[in-house]
Amino acid sequence: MAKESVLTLTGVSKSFARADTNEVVDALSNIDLTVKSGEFVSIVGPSGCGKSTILRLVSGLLSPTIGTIELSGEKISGTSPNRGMAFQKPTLFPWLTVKRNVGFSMKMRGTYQENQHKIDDLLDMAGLGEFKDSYPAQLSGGMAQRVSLLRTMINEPEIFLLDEPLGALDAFTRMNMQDELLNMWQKKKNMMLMVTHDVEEAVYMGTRVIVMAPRPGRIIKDMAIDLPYPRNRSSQELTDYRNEILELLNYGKHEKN
Ligand SMILES: Nc1ncnc2c1ncn2[C@@H]1O[C@H](COP(=O)(O)OP(=O)(O)OP(=O)(O)O)[C@@H](O)[C@H]1O
Repeated sequence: MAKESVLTLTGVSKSFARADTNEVVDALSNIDLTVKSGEFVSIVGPSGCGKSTILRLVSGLLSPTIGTIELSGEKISGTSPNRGMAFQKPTLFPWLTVKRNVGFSMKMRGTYQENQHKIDDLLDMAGLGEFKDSYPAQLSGGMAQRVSLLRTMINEPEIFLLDEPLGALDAFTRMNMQDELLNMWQKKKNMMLMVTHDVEEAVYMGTRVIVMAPRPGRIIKDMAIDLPYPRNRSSQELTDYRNEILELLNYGKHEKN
């Protein structure tokens, strides 16, 4: 079980200077957000509203221009295996087997041998046990993405940052992966922050959905999805939440024009 922790973003703004025009882009403006372990927070919003920037700030890859980001009272500075990030495209080492890819961080720390069982268990849980000695080129796209997610999961991060992790998968694999991620989260009770373009996925998975608007990137709604798990994908309640969010996103468009 992941340790109890609280993530707080207080008055966070992030600006970038565009290299080509020197123009300043206000990617995020005055973001206040508190997330506790055990919460699954989905982040939705139009392209360019700063969703990935939030994840990169929490991962420590970026630091805020204004404001503070703390994990259980300690300022985040720099990356940590406690804050694991997974991306849309699988990032695997082609010359390592599936098992060695998943155990890569342990190899680096010199703890691979003692953790072999743990890696095998995780691979079995994700239906990849038979493929542990295969190489990435021998896997389907969905399998490679699962291996990539396991590589982050194995570290049992306090915060799991997911940037469109299922975006490139076919619909069927995507639904299976959604359920696998939910299983993992329910066992570990860690903190999940997931960016997605798919509003249905956001409400199906999240305990909360953060809805954002662009220019400058900001939070327009923090919506609790008050439904028990396992959820029914076709329930009226989920559809109602989805429609409410789609309306908010549409409202954002009118506001800009
Ligand atoms: N390193 C950077 N340099 C300059 N501008 C950047 C940089 N990173 C992000 N931006 C700008 O900040 C804004 C927010 O980008 P971000 O990638 O966070 O948006 P997003 O909501 O994740 O978009 P998408 O859904 O298209 O992935 C965009 O206008 C983007 O062009």
